[in-house]
Amino acid sequence: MSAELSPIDTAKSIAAKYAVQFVEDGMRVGLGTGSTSAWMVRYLGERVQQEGLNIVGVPTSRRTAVLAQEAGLRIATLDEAKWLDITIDGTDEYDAELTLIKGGGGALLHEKIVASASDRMIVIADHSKSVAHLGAFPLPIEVIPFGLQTTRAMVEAMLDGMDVLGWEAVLRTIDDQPFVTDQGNHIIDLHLKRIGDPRHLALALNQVPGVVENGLFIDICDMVISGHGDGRIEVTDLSDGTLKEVQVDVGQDANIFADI
Ligand SMILES: O=C[C@H](O)[C@H](O)[C@H](O)COP(=O)(O)O
Repeated sequence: MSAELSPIDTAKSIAAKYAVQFVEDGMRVGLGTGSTSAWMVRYLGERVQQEGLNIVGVPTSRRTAVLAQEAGLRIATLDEAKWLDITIDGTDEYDAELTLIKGGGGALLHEKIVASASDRMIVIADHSKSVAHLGAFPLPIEVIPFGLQTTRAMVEAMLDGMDVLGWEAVLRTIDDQPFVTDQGNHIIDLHLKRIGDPRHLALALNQVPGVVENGLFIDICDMVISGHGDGRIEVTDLSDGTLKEVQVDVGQDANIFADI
């Protein structure tokens, strides 16, 4: 049974559909996590089945591993694949320099390792993720369970001296229990409102003992493919050192997966 997609799902799905065109036969592909990446995994599975593409996918989370197997993709660990040709992943925010905030789904650590081990990272998003200044979306940091509250207090104290508008650090919970990442750690969401200097902040956060990684992706993303609910796509490409934007109308035929 096929259903009409909402504008936001149309935006996500057309960005994902456009992105999988960049995957070529023989590639090792990093598979992102989240609702937009889920579309990408499905479209990649469709290409594998229809075109007989020989690719291997490296999932960034257990959730994505399950989706990839359901889509008929061959998967491997990062250590088995060693280095990747391309990673396609979603984002929570991106700015004009293609700096990202990621980790809304708690997968930021594996996502950052996988994207950093890739020749190219393509981000797929609906256009609402585009921001002039990062920070409206709470910045996730992954912290180890030991000394959790002490780590949180140290992070808040450090944020007090940073170029941000707020510095509340909130432990992420699910069903009143701390959220647990695939790595067995927890997530603290930093409500900063506006991040003035992402590079400085990212370095400072990773120096706090107990912090494993932060959700700022700096100089990692090469291209953002951003979908609109009316079927338009904008591509911002940094791979040749310049920003360029193109408009591609791929229509709204993405609802072939609406019944999945
Ligand atoms: O941890 C989750 C990831 O960073 C996601 O890629 C991010 O939260 C975007 O997710 P969605 O595509 O569902 O908006």
